Amino acid sequence: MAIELNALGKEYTPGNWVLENVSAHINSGEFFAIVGPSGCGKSTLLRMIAGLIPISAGELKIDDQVATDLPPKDRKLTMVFQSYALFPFLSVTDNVAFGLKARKFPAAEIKERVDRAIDLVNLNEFKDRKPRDLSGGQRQRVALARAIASDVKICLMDEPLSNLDAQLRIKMRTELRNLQRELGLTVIYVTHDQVEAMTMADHIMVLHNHAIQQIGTPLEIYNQPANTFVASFFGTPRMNLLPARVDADRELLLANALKLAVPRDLPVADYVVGLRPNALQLLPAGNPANAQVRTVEYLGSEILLEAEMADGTPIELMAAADENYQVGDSLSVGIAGRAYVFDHAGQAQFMVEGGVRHGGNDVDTKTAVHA
Ligand SMILES: Nc1ncnc2c1ncn2[C@@H]1O[C@H](COP(=O)(O)OP(=O)(O)OP(=O)(O)O)[C@@H](O)[C@H]1O
Repeated sequence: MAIELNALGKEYTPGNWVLENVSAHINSGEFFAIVGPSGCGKSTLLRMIAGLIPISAGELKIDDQVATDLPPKDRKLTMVFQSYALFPFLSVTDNVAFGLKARKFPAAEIKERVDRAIDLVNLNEFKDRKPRDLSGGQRQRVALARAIASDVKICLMDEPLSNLDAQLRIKMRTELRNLQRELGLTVIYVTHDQVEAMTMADHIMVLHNHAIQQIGTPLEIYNQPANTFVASFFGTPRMNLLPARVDADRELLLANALKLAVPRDLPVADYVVGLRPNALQLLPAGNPANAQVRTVEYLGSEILLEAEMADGTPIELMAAADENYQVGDSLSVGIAGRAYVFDHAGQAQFMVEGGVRHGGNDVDTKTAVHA
C-alpha cells in the first residue's frame, strides 16, 4: 500500500498557501515521519491524506489509485490521534470493536480481530476496563489496537505519544515500531520531536516555511542536511552556525577567529559554517583565547559550555566532566571535526573534514525516496 503525494498544496483561505508543492513517494510497509516546528503544516498534510480536509492543489494516490477527492471511508486507512479519541463509556474490547461493528462485520470475525489486536498490544488483562481506569500508555495502546483490528494497512498518526511521560514515550516508540514491522503497516507519523523521528522512521520529511526542506533517511538528514534549518533542527545540542567569509589567504574565516582550509576555487562571498558541538575542541592553555564562557551546564558525563566568540557569535561545545569552568573564563577553541559549509542563503554547499572536501551542491535532497 504505497502512497504518492504529487505537488500537494493547501490554502485554507484563498491565496494563503499553508503548504505548497509537497511531493513524496511513501513505500508500502515503511515508517515515514513528517517533522517540523509548530505551525509548519504537519497536521494539515496528514488531514489531507486522510480526507478530513480538501486538497487544494496536486494529486494524492493510494495504492496506485487516484484518491484526491475520495471520501475518507474509501481511502483504506486508519488514524490515531494524540487525544486517543476513545469512547469513555465503552470497555476496551468494545472500543476496539466499534469500527468493525459499525461496518457490519460478522460477529465471529469481529471477535477474532479484536482478540488478536488486544493481544498484540498486551492489553489482555484490561479487556473489560473503561478508558478512565487505564494509564495514558494503556489508552494509547487501545487506540492502536483499534487501528490494528481494522485490518487496514495504512495508519496515519498525529503526535500519538505526546501525552505520555518521557519514560513511557521511549518504551512506546519501540513497541510501536516493532508492531508496525510485524504487521507490515505503512505508517505516516507526524511529530515535532526530532528525536522521535530519528529513532523511529525509515524516511523523514522535514517541513518548514510551507514547503519540504528535505526528505531522507535519519542518517542522511543528520549527516547531509540540505540547509541550515535542517542542520540546526536535528541534533542535541544544536549545530553551531558561524558567519564566515573568504579571507586574503583564500581560506574561510569563521566568526572572525577560526580558520578553515577550503577548496581553492571557492567563490569570494559570505558563507555560514555549521559545526556540531563535538566538532569544536578546547585547545590547551597557551593558545590564543578566542571565546568566553557564558553558561556552564553539567550533563553528567560531560559539560555543555555556552560561550561567545570575540565577534559576539554564540557557540556551544562539550568539555570533560572533571574540568572546572566558570562563567567569564577565556577559552581557546579550535575545529576538530566535520564542518558544513552553507551559502549565505543557508543552502548546503559541501563539507570539509580533516582538510578533505566531501559532497557538493549537486545532490538533489528533495527527490522522491525509494527503499
Ligand atoms: N482550519 C484552519 N483555517 C485556517 N488556517 C488554519 C486552519 N488549520 C490550520 N491552519 C493554519 O495552517 C498552518 C498549519 O497548521 P497545522 O496545524 O497543520 O500545523 P502543525 O505543523 O500541525 O502545527 P502543530 O505542531 O502546532 O500542531 C498554521 O499556520 C495554522 O494556523
